[in-house]
Amino acid sequence: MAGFPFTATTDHRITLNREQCYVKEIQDKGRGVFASRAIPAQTVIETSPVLLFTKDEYETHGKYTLLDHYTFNWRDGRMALALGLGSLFNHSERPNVSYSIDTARDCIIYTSTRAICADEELCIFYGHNLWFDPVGVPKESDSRVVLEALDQTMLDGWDCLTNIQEDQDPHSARDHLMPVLSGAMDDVINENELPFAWKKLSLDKEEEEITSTVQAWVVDIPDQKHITAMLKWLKCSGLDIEALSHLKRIRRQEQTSTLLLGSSLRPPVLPSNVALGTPYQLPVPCNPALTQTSLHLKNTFWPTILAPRRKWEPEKWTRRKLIWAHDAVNVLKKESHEITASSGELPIVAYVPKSYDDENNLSQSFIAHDTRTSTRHPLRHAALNVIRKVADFRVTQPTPPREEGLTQIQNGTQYLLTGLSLFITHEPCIMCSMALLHSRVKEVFYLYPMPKTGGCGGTACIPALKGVNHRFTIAIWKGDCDAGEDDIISLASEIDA
Ligand SMILES: C[S@@+](CC[C@H](N)C(=O)[O-])C[C@H]1O[C@@H](n2cnc3c(N)ncnc32)[C@H](O)[C@@H]1O
Repeated sequence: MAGFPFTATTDHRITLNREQCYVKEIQDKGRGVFASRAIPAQTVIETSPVLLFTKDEYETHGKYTLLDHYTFNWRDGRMALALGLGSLFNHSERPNVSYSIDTARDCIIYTSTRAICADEELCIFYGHNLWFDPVGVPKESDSRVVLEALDQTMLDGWDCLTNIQEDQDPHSARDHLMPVLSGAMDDVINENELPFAWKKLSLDKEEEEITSTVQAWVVDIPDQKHITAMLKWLKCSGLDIEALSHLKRIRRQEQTSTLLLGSSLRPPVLPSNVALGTPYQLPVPCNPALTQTSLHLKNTFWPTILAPRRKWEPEKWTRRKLIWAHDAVNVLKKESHEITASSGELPIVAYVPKSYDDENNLSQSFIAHDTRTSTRHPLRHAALNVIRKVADFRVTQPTPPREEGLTQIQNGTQYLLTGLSLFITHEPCIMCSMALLHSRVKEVFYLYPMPKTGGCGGTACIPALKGVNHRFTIAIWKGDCDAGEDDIISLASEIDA
């Protein structure tokens, strides 16, 4: 330890780092890290370099030593021992410090999650599998004790009030329920810490069957010089071309160029000021080619892209996105409880929040519940109701200005949920799963599996079926949320949600 930058003070505090935190012995916990002065929320408190152990070193030696109590999981499977203050933060169920791993600099960064008073202990959350009996889980009264001990020369009264309010902030309640929500917003969360499980669609070999086609609308462009204008038009036409993103837009055969228009039921309406043929339908491949051989064969239908199958990789989730999803689940549960309390409807609720990353996609969130009882209409399921709400809203919205001479957004595409996520209390039934597939929704999260009626893995898995022209991701939410008793919204297994 020679040369370690500690400065011993007369009261045995050891002061180091720029926030001047100190280390002090606490009964039943060993040493802990304390704030010397008030620290605002979201302050980097400490950056500790790490010593990294290979997985092997850790498995063979490290885990049988005291070091095991001090190591952190590194992202690539190695174990890290934080140097400096990093190894001395104790555990709390209500941490006031979060940490993020900086693999580029081989260090761990510790950040305050809320305003911290002088002399308050700084704690992180170790996880749920503790190897010791934790002491010192803060109670309501503890924050008052800390406040009384404040050095008033360093803090004005408002700072103290801020601290009290921070404790009542819904976000801190959220952090308390699910500690993974506390920390730096842009950290990518480990897959095993996510409060939901992805359902992997087991796509069968038919993926590669070259005869798997879907009918698509195409139009011949007699004059080459119109191709660029038509591609531009297609981009802002509102035609749902994304489902066919594995196909090239233009096919050239001898003198003729043909434009792919989409797979809508009705023929698309084309700009009137460009000399074009009449749209007609062609069978086009449902999926990209996985091999050179299938590429060759698929190209005989329509030029297709080659996309060799990669190992299924789930999307990376940042903490910011996780909080967005967590809030959506809470909205869902709250609504479901209210429905149960106030009406005779089934407690099934579907919610389409504003798009997480594309403000222009949907400017507000939509929620709908099941209304089959009140309407005496067996098809008024929550998922169908919410799709309809989105479509009704879009119809009333002014269409953004388009280039002169080009048509406005196509009628009949307002129901599309392309790029959006749907949260639903219960696994959607087969009918709703098909409607969701039709809507081109990006992902579906559900809370309760419906093994006897569900269409997202329960009794069938609609987006994994052979020949469908869209696939959406499915995730089953398993984390805790704070909207009350869950059993209120459970459903008899034979009901189709
Ligand atoms: C990373 S070290 C933290 C620093 C440690 N207190 C020390 O003096 O070296 C982890 C160890 O601290 C102790 N510890 C941490 N949080 C605790 C808590 N809430 N209650 C009791 N012991 C705790 C446990 O013995 C644990 O193995």
